[in-house]
Amino acid sequence: MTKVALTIAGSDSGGGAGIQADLRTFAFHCVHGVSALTCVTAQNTLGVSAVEAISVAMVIKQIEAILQDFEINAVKTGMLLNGTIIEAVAQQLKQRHLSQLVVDPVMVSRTGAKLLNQQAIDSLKQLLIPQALIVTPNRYEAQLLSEMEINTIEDMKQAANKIYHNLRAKVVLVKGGGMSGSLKGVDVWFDGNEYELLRGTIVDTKNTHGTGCTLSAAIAANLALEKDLYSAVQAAKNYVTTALQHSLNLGAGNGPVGHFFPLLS
Ligand SMILES: Nc1ncnc2c1ncn2[C@@H]1O[C@H](COP(=O)(O)OP(=O)(O)O)[C@@H](O)[C@H]1O
Ligand SMILES: Cc1ncc(COP(=O)(O)O)c(N)n1
Repeated sequence: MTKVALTIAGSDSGGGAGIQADLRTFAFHCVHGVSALTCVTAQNTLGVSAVEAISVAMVIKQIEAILQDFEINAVKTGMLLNGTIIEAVAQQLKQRHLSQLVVDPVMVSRTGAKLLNQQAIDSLKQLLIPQALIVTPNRYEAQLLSEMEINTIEDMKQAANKIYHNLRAKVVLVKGGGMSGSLKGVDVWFDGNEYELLRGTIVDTKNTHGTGCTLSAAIAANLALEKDLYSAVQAAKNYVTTALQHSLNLGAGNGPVGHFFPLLS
């Protein structure tokens, strides 16, 4: 039986991140992707020039339409933009007991654009992250969520521990794409008992647009395919590393990671 994964996220007109990356990732895992769009960004490889929210009523309608008709095997959230959308999404997910939930706490793009209003961070912390099976902050987001600076692996572990205890996500994965030197690409997993370091090959490329979206979508796809959480994260990490190795040199800025590798060999 074909598995179905839901992404609740924003549109990236440049096609590298957001809902476009999520649906592409689901497709390359042979998982049918359904989507609830939260906002539209005017964006390319150089940055975000405009953002417009979808109305909360329409976000809810999309989720309702999907849940009325499909059995959903896993969900990921990406760019949610504001507190009102987060509240509505959190309420929908709670009501429907959608527990295979990956929360990518998207707050800022790699090019530095703010993707979440300041006041929405509290709603994310209080309403959404506690429902997550796994939350996947990057360095910057982990700093905001843990209220500490992150420069070393020890800092990543401490931040993961703080986020786990303060925000009650079941597993925290602090991603290392924003770290420097040999720490780039090392992700820290904390499940309340064990820390695990997930080390990928460091890929020397500027074309990293969409790494975080791709990782969280690949975790959701692998959960939909009935992998256990740790195996899903390992498989997703391998997928992102390969996508970085096949990243696309498009546009004048940070090009997108490449998903076509299964078709290229
Ligand atoms: N240059 C790189 N080489 C190898 N892995 C990377 C590189 N950049 C990012 N990653 C990996 O991509 C995934 C997404 O992380 P990150 O880039 O930190 O997220 P975000 O896009 O949310 O900022 C993580 O598994 C991270 O380790
Ligand atoms: C619509 C949308 N969602 C998420 C991101 C973050 O992606 P990245 O961290 O790779 O810039 C983005 N730039 N745009």
